[in-house]
Amino acid sequence: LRKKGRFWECLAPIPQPPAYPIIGNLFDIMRTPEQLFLAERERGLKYYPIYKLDVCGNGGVNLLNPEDVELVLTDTKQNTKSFIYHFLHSWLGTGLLTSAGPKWQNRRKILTPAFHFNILQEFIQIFNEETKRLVEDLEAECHKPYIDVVVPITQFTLLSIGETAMGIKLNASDNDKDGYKRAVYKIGQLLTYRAPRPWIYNETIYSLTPQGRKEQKVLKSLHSFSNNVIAERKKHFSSSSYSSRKRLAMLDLLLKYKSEGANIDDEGIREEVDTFMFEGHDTTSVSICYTLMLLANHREVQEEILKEMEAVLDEEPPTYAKLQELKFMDRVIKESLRLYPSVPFISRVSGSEIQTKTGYTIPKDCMVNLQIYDMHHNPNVFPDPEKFDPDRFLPENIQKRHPFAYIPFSAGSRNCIGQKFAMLEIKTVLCGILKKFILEAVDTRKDMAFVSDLVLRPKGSIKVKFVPRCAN
Ligand code: HEM
Repeated sequence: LRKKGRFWECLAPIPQPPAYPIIGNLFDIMRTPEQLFLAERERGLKYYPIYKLDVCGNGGVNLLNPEDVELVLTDTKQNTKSFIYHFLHSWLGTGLLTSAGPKWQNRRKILTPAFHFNILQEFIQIFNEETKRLVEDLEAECHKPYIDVVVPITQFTLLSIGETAMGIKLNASDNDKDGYKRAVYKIGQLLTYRAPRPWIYNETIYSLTPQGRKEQKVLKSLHSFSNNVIAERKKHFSSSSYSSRKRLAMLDLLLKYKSEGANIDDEGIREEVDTFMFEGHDTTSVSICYTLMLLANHREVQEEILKEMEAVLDEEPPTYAKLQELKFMDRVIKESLRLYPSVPFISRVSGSEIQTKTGYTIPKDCMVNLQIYDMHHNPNVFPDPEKFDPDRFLPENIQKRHPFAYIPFSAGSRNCIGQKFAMLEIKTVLCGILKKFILEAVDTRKDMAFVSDLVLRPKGSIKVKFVPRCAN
């Protein structure tokens, strides 16, 4: 009965992996996170440019080609996130990442000035200080055969988002950073457990399962962290002290808006602190880790970056202007985000029917997944896709590609608000690390396995050997 009507009529011609009656493709998604990641890649290759999955009568479409992805990302009717993001609501509420309609518009308007050029310029000093601290930690550990970079880099990105956007020195506070990092990791695992199991979508049923009960505990730890961040910043906040400053970082800006009676309350502030703490540290952390692993495996690229750094930088830590001049490093980071996009897919619900360029009709109210990872590995767009080749991002090569073929930060009005922040942070930390160390390969690219998670998480550690430059 469910499969009658316009919705399934539209979906019928769209290719689909073989399915069972009633449960449809359930077994295709009920896999371990590692198998799920690989199975998605296989489907991406086999069914390019589009395929659907039907899980117990819930249809969802996957888009893989830039023309169709552009249709979705540039149409404001397709701006609402799909039900997958509902699993994040108990943690992030409906903050900027998960909200829709007027609430999202209002929040985006409020928060955009917090990432203005002038503010970002001020953040460079903080990135440099945190880089110095990170390099000291790496120096203390570099006698070892390798360092699992995930640990110190996640610490670096967490401290950086804390001090920039939130205005809190997490290192000097009592807030349990390690507990927070563990909780983010745990909630990712719980969400990826729940997503392929439709029988625990219902909140009441889920709350009775062992995973649901575990999630309650994890949420307590996550929310206590963000509440502490807000409480600490509030101690320094007085509305009069901010009125003289033209531009404020994220949390101060929200506190100021609230004190002026704008459309945001304590709950709203917590939603955004949770959203930005998470989005602002986990995405950049995995990206930096993969970049370090790539550089360790490509010594020639490492040396070329170093040459560029020597030509552009002086003895002082890099400034905003100097970071803009590091064009080769920019291409390296872009290529790293092509191979390992921190956010491997995003998902929307169609607000109207979509006529794809490939000749299909996606019905209204249908989940539409945009498979960023597969788009970035499309051999027709990126020949020899597994090759690490920063020159793919030379201006003349970019020009040859469809503008939506490469979208690590998404695109359109719901693109990543922290894109520039992320690029500056990654560049700053690379400058600090490469100035002090030669990176040697321990894990190779073939050793990398990924798990389906909130971000493109490595299955295990990412091991790199750090050799002090002065020792050579
Ligand atoms: C390498 C680093 C990063 C990558 C690859 C990345 C990628 C993305 C992507 C693909 C989206 C779209 C999500 C969707 O449509 O569901 C997004 C949205 C978002 N990102 Fe990032 N991000 C990064 C860093 C950051 C940072 C540093 C921050 C904060 C400081 C941030 C904050 C956000 C927020 C709040 C959104 C939601 C925007 C909206 O819907 O209006 N991201 N990001």
